[in-house]
Amino acid sequence: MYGATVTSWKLADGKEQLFLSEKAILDGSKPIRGGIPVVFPVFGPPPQNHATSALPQHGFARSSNWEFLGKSSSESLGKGDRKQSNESVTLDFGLSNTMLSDESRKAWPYEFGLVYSVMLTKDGLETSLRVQNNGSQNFEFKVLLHTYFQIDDISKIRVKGLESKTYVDKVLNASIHTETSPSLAITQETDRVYQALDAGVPVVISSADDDQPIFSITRKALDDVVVWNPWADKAKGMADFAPDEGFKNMICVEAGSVASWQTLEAGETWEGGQFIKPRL
Ligand SMILES: O=P(O)(O)OC[C@H]1O[C@H](O)[C@H](O)[C@@H](O)[C@@H]1O
Repeated sequence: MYGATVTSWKLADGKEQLFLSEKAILDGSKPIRGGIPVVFPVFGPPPQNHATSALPQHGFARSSNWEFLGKSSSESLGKGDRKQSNESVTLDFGLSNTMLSDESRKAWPYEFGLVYSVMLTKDGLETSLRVQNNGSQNFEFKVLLHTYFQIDDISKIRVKGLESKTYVDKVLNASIHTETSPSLAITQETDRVYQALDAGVPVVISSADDDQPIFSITRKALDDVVVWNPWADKAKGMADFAPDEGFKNMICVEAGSVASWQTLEAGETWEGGQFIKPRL
């Protein structure tokens, strides 16, 4: 329930797909280093003079206690007489303003409801978030699914689907660039916010060996993608990151809406999510 963070996703062969730090703190005293933390309602350090200014980095969703709303499964119809067993299973989690710590509620005094749905299908994993404004005031938010993918070797992957997109390079003083590579290699500390990606075009983590997708990430209403790898020094500097060399086995490709604020009017609902198709 803590942060509604998915910490493990295994394929039928038992292979783990998500990176979870060996020193991830799971007792609720710190956001979980790994898996899929939910970033809401602010991304990164909050700006000054904004409704989110008093919140911690990445907001409160990843460090609040959510509630389990229930499980549902669906079976496919019409595949002859043979009934397919559980094509997908969905777990729903909820968080609302009344469940926040006093501190978070004071820092962000809006009436809201979040429903986070985690759906496991035979083809992949979908995680999606519904944000409801239950109050009488509009509010602004950013949202991001901070997915830590587990990979065998950072030197053997490429990130595709970002060519020609504008990005903010947080390693280079938030300077603005245009991606020229159709196939991005990660060879150093990387922290980039790619903006305004094309809807329906997946971002792909592919194998440099055979050029085949390892993970394919499709987004709904999440137009920005953050690519993050702390590399050696930063990884060593994070108390909850282990092993030190673990940065070679992870890449964060984070689908979000973070380049600008989403305004949610009183009574309105917003929904967005990602579907991750692994190499099967
Ligand atoms: O250490 P955290 O608060 O979990 O943040 C981890 C990382 O999240 C995102 O990827 C940001 O772009 C990075 O700047 C940040 O370092």
